[in-house]
Amino acid sequence: MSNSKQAVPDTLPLLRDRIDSIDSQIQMLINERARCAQKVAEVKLAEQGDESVVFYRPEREAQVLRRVMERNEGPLGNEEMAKIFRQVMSSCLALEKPMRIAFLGPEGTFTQQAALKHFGKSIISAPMAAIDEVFREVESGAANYGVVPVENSTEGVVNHTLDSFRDSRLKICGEVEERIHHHLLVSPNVNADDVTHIYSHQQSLAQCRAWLDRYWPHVERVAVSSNAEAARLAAEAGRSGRAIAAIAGEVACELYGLLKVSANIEDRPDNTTRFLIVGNEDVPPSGKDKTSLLISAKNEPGALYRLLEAFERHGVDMTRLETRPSLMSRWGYIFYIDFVGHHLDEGCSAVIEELRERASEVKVLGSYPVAVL
Ligand SMILES: O=C(O)C(=O)C[C@]1(C(=O)O)C=C[C@@H](O)C=C1
Repeated sequence: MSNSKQAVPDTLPLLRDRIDSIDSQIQMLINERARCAQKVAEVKLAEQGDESVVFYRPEREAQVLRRVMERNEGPLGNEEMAKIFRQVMSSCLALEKPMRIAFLGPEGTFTQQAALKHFGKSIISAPMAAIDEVFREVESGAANYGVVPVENSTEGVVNHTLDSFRDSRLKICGEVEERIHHHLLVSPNVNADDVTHIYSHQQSLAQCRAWLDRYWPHVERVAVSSNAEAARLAAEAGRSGRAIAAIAGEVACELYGLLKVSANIEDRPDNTTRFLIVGNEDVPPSGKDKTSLLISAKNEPGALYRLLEAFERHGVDMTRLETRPSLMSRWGYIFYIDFVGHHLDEGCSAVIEELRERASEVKVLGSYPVAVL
């Protein structure tokens, strides 16, 4: 096969012939790649042994996706191209070993959407009822990795997730950012003009309030336990001829076979949620990483200043600081700090060493690749 770009034919039959021939080459190459991944699995098993073998390599995946974006010449956009390779790698990893991914459920939540964005579609989905269940599922080995929300640009941090790290030995091995888009959905059996109720999670109803006031002022809004549940109820109502709409995301729309009456109806289009991937292993440097720390500080004047000063002196860029009350001592605090770099990088390890001298506890929650997609 040559690398040079051939002239594009200009009749429909010839264009389709060309597409058929390109498709068969792509297919052959994808299978060649998949055979390499199978061989990678054999090598890993021979080197690491049955018990401790790690198939999923977040640092390698991030490097592959970054390279795809760097060398992309279009006309497909970088992100579009990376999404295609995201799925190719997901299929290859599933050949090595299918990954069971626990996430905050039920099926169809934005957390599931984040899991699919991060791992691709070739995973075994394990929806959990609560964030601590996700942690437990991964700690026990029943799931390979877990996905939990950690902060939202309008709602702030998810305390439950931060608190779960106190007693867990799990490591953060990735992050995903997801623009939260809400859609108004109905069952295909329902005429949108007949809708009498709109179901969604309370937060989503709030995030679409201005849009609802403007376009659906007289329809009753009903808060339910999750968007995914709203979508399930809308699908169920449609089967019995009741006209109920749901506000939910893309995954719930697909999962329950609903139709979009209106897309992207959120009042603030920049509404974003950040999710963390948790697992049992440390991730080696990928070349563009972030680190999260948990620090218990002594309750004395200037304690926080002395911690932060170390970052400044070593030129390490802190990107986030959250404070939670310590459960152990009254008026003691736990700080969650994110910074740019891997804990094995020189400057970063120097900071961590100094923090250990100044704080009662420093726990490296994980170093992980900065989100690519
Ligand atoms: O390079 C590896 O270690 C692989 O297993 C191959 C591969 C890939 O398809 O490129 C698959 C899964 C890993 O998560 C990373 C990369």
